[in-house]
Amino acid sequence: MNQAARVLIVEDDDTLRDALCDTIEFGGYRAVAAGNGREALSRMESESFDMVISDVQMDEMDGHGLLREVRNRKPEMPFVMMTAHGSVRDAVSAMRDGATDYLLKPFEAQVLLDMVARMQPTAEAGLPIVAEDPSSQQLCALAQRLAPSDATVLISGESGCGKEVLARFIHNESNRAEKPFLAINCAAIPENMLESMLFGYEKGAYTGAHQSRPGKFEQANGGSLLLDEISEMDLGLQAKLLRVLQEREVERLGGTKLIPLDVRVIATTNRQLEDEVREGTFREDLYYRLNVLPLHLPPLRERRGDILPLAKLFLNRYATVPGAYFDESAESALVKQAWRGNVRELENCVQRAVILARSNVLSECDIVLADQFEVSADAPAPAATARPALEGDLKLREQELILQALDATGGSRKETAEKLGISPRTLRYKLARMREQGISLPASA
Ligand SMILES: Nc1ncnc2c1ncn2[C@@H]1O[C@H](COP(=O)(O)OP(=O)(O)OP(=O)(O)O)[C@@H](O)[C@H]1O
Repeated sequence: MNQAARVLIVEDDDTLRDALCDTIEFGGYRAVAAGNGREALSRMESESFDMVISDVQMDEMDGHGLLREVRNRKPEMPFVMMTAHGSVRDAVSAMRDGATDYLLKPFEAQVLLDMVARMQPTAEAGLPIVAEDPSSQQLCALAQRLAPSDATVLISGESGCGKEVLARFIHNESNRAEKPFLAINCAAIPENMLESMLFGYEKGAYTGAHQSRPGKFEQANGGSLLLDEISEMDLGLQAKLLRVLQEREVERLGGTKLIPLDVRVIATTNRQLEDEVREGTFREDLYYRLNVLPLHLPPLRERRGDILPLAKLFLNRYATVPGAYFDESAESALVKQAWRGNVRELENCVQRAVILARSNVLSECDIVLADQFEVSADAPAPAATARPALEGDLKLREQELILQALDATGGSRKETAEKLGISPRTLRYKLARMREQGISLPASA
């Protein structure tokens, strides 16, 4: 998926704040927590977010105060106010002050995730695609040629190399451009939730389904649906997906009505699906159904002509001072890197360089890779943005343990989760994050 949307959660109740952040993270997004409006504003000064979800009543600065400040500083930022059930006045005044939407507490996890998904497209719709390397230009030309067709596209490529950007490009170049483009990350969402998110559900379909909801297929009707990291979908759900693709209609969970679909499906994978088919973890019939128009996106190190144009795009996006540019030493350092985490790693690196730089000229010493940044105790970074060394160490240790367990179980996700004493969905979530950082994982058994 494109870099997961970053959601700033502002809530003074510790337990609720943790639960909200967990839900957001399990939905495949990034959550950052703040305990009140003032803390939220200071986080917004040093980090970028795609939306804010805030409580109303908090000490220091309440939700209304925060909303006013956010509107002054970032008029376009999606802002959702969480108001207490029964206090419609708060919701109305929030909307009047420019909130994008509101959530009445208490709400189901799914309601929160739907809200985040709804807020997302405006934040990401206008992403430009950088394609300067001759191989990228050829790929874009090919993507443009196949965009008008309704056939399914399967985009393969390493994590973070821009598969979602390419998928959006295809959508934007198609006749469906004016219709919705929706994305769902099959790796980061728990299986039972993934099914209901894809196909929707009727009220009472399962405990907690208090109201009927359309699934992503229905929401994307007329447009395109991106199934990100399709190889992570379990076999049972693969069968259901195949049926929907073949029949071109969907039935909500607990429903009785078949809803006709006109959706262009684009799937992405960072694994070799042929291998997964051979190993029996991916259905052969679904593979052929998806692989009508295969596109392979090479890793960034194999299209070095894209590195500097991308770095400049990100510099424009993140620079806080006018006229920021890379000097020659920075440019040659950027081009030389291996970029195992591909474009996402490059983007993070430029974001860090902007923070580290002491002037508008960024030089080689500002180009610091993530691993150097986390372990270096005397990194000259402001405390608010540097990850504490302990947290970095723990994360590395956790990743080592996961890799060891995968090794010992021959790649079996189920056995690895059991061995580590965590749920398969937690493991899947952690693996998705590791993949995003460019860590290569053994194929699943
Ligand atoms: N050609 C490009 N032009 C502009 N931005 C790009 C390009 N390629 C990638 N990016 C940026 O790099 C980041 C990663 O891209 P994207 O999410 O599309 O990768 P991905 O291959 O789908 O990753 P994953 O496999 O982890 O889902 C995003 O922030 C995206 O905006």
